[in-house]
Amino acid sequence: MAPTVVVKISGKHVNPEKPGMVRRYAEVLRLLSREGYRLAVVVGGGPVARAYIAAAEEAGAGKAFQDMLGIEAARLNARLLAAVLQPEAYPEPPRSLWEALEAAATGRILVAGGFQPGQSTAGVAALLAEALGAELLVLATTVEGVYTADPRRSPEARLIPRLSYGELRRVLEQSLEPGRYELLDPLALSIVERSRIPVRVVDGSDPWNVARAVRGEQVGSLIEAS
Ligand SMILES: Nc1ncnc2c1ncn2[C@@H]1O[C@H](COP(=O)(O)OP(=O)(O)O)[C@@H](O)[C@H]1O
Ligand SMILES: O=c1ccn([C@@H]2O[C@H](COP(=O)(O)OP(=O)(O)O)[C@@H](O)[C@H]2O)c(=O)[nH]1
Repeated sequence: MAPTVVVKISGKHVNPEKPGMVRRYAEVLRLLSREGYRLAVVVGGGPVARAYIAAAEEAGAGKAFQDMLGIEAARLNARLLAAVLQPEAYPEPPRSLWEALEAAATGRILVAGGFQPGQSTAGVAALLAEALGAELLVLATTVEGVYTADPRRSPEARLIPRLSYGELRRVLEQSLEPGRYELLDPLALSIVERSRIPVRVVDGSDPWNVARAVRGEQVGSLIEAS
């Protein structure tokens, strides 16, 4: 059976402001698919999600609606990537695990955005990895890997090449605020831990880091059962 890998790409890297990055990610995913990897992709909401979330908050809409707007922004980014990744990609972003499994059954690359409030697209990616029996979850994010503290706030933070789920829980400030779920939201962390899914966190500003991670190379940080 071809190895299944779930790849979550930050919405900060795949969004309408960066058509060149969308194209580069499509090229890398197309190549990996041809190498025999069964891929499922999730795209985050990025700047557009945060613009809608901030506007909704400012105008008085509640947190559920702020999350739902972020979900739709992530789904639009997923549609953008799926459009460029034709014909390999399944054109319609699934709204649920059931729909995702139907899309995966076609043999095409599924590209999802958000699912439901109270989680982030990292949560979507973790749920997909568990349901699809993935051997690896890759998070292509905005930092090089997992650090001893938030590197944007702690200059002394150091990169941790390998860590357990428990160690990850200790270095993440987990938030449930729309637009501010950091790296792995609480659901994502619980799912990867209960099903012992290895997670590799890489710098998504270079799509080739995703290829390196999928191929099993040592890049970024690896989180696995200790
Ligand atoms: N221990 C940590 N190691 C790395 N990043 C961390 C850590 N704690 C918090 N962060 C923050 O998490 C951010 C990445 O999460 P997020 O913004 O959700 O990325 P994405 O756009 O990939 O979803 C980083 O920019 C960093 O500021
Ligand atoms: O299943 C989901 C996925 C996303 N979101 C909302 O959409 C925003 C954008 O998604 P995410 O933060 O994962 O995107 P990224 O960090 O990659 O830009 C999140 O912050 C949440 O507010 C949600 O509520 N449920």
